[in-house]
Amino acid sequence: MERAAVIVAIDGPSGTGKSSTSKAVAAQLGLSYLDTGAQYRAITWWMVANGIDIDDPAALAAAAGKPDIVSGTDPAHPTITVDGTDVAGPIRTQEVTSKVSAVSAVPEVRARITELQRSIAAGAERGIVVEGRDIGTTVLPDADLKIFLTASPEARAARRSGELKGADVHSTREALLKRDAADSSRKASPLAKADDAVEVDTTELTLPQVIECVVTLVEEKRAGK
Ligand SMILES: Nc1ncnc2c1ncn2[C@@H]1O[C@H](COP(=O)(O)OP(=O)(O)O)[C@@H](O)[C@H]1O
Ligand SMILES: Nc1ccn([C@@H]2O[C@H](COP(=O)(O)OP(=O)(O)O)[C@@H](O)[C@H]2O)c(=O)n1
Repeated sequence: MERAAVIVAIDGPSGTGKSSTSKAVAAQLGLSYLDTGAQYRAITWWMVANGIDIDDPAALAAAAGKPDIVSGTDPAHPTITVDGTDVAGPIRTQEVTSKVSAVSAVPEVRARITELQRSIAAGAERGIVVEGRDIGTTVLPDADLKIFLTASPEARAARRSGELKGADVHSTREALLKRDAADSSRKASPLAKADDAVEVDTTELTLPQVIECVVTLVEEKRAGK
C-alpha cells in the first residue's frame, strides 16, 4: 500500500542543526526537503542586487513580489535560483546574513514566501521535511510532526565558526545572538516553538544522534497514522 505523504516541520535558532538534520532525515526516508532560510536569503540577495534600501520596509514590501524564487527539493542536491540564476553561493555571504533579518521581518515578504512554501509542501507527493523558524507555528500548522531544535549559544557559535573558516568564535556568537533576537522579536511570524512541537536539545548530541532521534519520531508518527 502507498504510504500517505508525511509533513515534518523543523524549526529552531541558527546553528542548532536544522539543515543538516532535515537533509539527512529527508534522504533517509525518501522525502523532499525545503530550506526556507535559503528562500529568505534569496529574496534578500535580490533586494541588495537591485539597490533596494534594506532599512526601508515600504520599499522592501513594494518589491517583494518581483523576484522569481525557485527551490529544488531533492535532499541530495538542494538548489535555489532567482530569476533563473543559481544563487546558492551568493546567499551565504556575510552581507546577506547580516541583512536577512530586516528583510524577513516585512509582512509582505513573509506572505509571498509563505505562499511559495505551502505550494511546494502541497506538491510533495511522498512528503517533505521543511526547516525554518515559523514552519510549525504559521506555515504548516497541521504538520504531522513538529520538531524544535535548540543548543547552547556556545555550541552553536562553535559549529558556525567551524564552517566559516577563520571566523572567531566570539564575533560569530555575537552575530548569531543578534540575528536570533531580531528573528524572535519581530511582529510577523517570529521564531517560536509551536505548543505541539517536540523540543530536542542538541548541545550534547552528535549529528547522527539527532538524525536518528528525528527519524524514529517520524516512523512512530507513521506507524500511528
Ligand atoms: N549535533 C551536532 N553536533 C555537532 N555539530 C553539528 C550538530 N548538528 C549540526 N552540526 C554542524 O553545525 C553546523 C551548523 O548546522 P546546520 O545544520 O547548518 O544548522 P542550522 O540549519 O540550524 O543553522 C554544520 O557545520 C553542522 O555540520
Ligand atoms: N522560516 C524562516 C526561515 C528563515 N527566516 C529568516 O532567514 C534567516 C536565514 O535563515 P537560515 O535558516 O538560512 O539561517 P541559518 O540558521 O542557516 O544561519 C533567518 O535568520 C531569518 O531571519 C525566517 O524568517 N523564517
